Amino acid sequence: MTILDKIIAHKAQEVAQRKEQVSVQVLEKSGFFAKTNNSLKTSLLNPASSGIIAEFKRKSPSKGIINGNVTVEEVTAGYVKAGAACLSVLTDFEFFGGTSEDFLKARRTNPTIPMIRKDFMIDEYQIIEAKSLGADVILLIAANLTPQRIKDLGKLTKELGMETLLEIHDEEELNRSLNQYIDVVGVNNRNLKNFAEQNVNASLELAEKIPAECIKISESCISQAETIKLLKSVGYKGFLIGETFMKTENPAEALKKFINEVRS
Ligand SMILES: O=P(O)(O)OC[C@@H](O)[C@@H](O)c1c[nH]c2ccccc12
Repeated sequence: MTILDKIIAHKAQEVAQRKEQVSVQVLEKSGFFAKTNNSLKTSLLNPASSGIIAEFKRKSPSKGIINGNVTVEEVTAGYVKAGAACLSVLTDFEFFGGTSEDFLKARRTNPTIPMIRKDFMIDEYQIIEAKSLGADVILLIAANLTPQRIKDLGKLTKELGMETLLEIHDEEELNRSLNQYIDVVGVNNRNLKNFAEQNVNASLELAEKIPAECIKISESCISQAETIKLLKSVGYKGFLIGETFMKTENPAEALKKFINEVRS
């Protein structure tokens, strides 16, 4: 059993439980349902954008605790102030230490920046739940979804006025998973089945295989400003970074320095 299998098995149980606790009707009454969305696509296409999607991540299966001393409000507000193009907030508790409450706090603190609900989506219920939390972007991970499920979940995402970020790790996942509902393609440099990689080779290898009309971003294992320059040179518009900032005492300050280095 891979780590991803374990995560998905746990997620299925968790979603079944939550469905019993909170009905879709209650989710649809959330004040965020009627709100307009902030577009990740628009943000990344702005030439003045840093392209950096800054993640709030307390822990991970591969690293354990990354940071247990900061609040989601201070970090995300600081990320926005430092120039993040988008925020990513984990809501998986079991493996990443995130909660829906974290997402809500980040949303209330930062109403006008695009926000990705970062979780393992397997069920329509979670998409509706994400909308009720004020999410703008849904992550769909090709490694754990069939092409048909990616289509179904992508279609609902669009119907609810949000955008879809499709995460792939190799060419096979890319070829079977693209469809008309995908707004942004993300190459995860880290293989979720074993959490092994520490480099951005996957992004470099897939750059030219992703159709030119797709907006592409590179995810995970980015720690150097030089790497951003390299990824930009092969066409990446966005860069999803968590640990590099989160492992410092002041993640927002670390992002600010990083953006300065990329621009220098
Ligand atoms: O902390 P990093 O190496 O900068 O990675 C951030 C982000 O890409 C990573 O957290 C991630 C990418 N895809 C995911 C899917 C689920 C959970 C987490 C992730």
